[in-house]
Amino acid sequence: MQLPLDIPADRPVLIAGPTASGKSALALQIATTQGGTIINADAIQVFANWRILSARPSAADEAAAPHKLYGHIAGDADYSVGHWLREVTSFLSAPERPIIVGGTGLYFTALTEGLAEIPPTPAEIRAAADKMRVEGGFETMLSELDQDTRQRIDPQNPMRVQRAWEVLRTTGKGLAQWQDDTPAPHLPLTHATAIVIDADKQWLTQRITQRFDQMLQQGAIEEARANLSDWDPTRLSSKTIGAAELIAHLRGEISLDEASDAATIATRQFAKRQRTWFRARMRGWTPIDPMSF
Ligand SMILES: Nc1ncnc2c1ncn2[C@@H]1O[C@H](COP(=O)(O)OP(=O)(O)OP(=O)(O)O)[C@@H](O)[C@H]1O
Repeated sequence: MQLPLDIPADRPVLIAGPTASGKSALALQIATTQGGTIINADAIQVFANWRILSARPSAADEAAAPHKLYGHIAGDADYSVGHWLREVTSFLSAPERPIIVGGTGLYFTALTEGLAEIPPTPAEIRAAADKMRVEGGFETMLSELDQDTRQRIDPQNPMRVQRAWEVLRTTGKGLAQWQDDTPAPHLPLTHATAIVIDADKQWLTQRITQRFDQMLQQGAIEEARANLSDWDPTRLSSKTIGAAELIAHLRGEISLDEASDAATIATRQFAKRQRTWFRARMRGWTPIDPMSF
């Protein structure tokens, strides 16, 4: 198999792509032909308890090249982009070249653009903002923003205005200031080979459908059964697509066909959100057709 583009062997490689697009296979191909450590950039593949449903690398893959940050977080633990960023930086200075691969766009932008660690909006501020936006308080929100932020955001976009208002209310500091205070990125894009897999929509849809069947064949139902007794839908690991569906099936609430259809539809919607993010936020990345490798 040929590598789809000229990849310098001494620079970090970043591979982003929508679910089921073949990014893990590309990472493995690069690692086995050129060397390097494969590092996970997927928010769900960090968790220990959903190996099959989150399509973590197989034992054979792990034997073929070193893999890091996969399945090392307990299923009931929290995990965040800040946590990932701290973990991933230790590999940036390692002698083995890192090949960072995954579908969580936010992780990549945090790595290559820096991360402003803005505290989350408390529920009461979110509720107040929602109410204002719906009840015509949009102009009020806009007028309450600091001048720098007002000049930097799109004043026609209600979601942007609301977000900026929430940040100001929550932290007492404007969004523009948060952006200005963002620390320098750990890995600027110019220091890496950055690839985003740009898959044909129909091709991807077909792969998504086939893959859920494969997961069932690999034992996804048994995996769900192992998670059944302490299932907690509010945990981050429970957001693994297909988990809630298979748990509902095991509880006798829906048939396996219904679970499978729901999980496949949710995965297609997830792929769409990923592509939207990649298109909007990863402009300097090299797009690659998955048919080329
Ligand atoms: N952030 C997430 N939220 C919910 N589910 C996720 C998330 N990330 C991954 N998953 C689930 O985990 C599974 C695997 O993700 P993904 O397809 O990106 O992994 P991969 O096999 O490494 O990728 P590829 O097929 O491109 O090599 C998908 O079925 C998806 O539903």
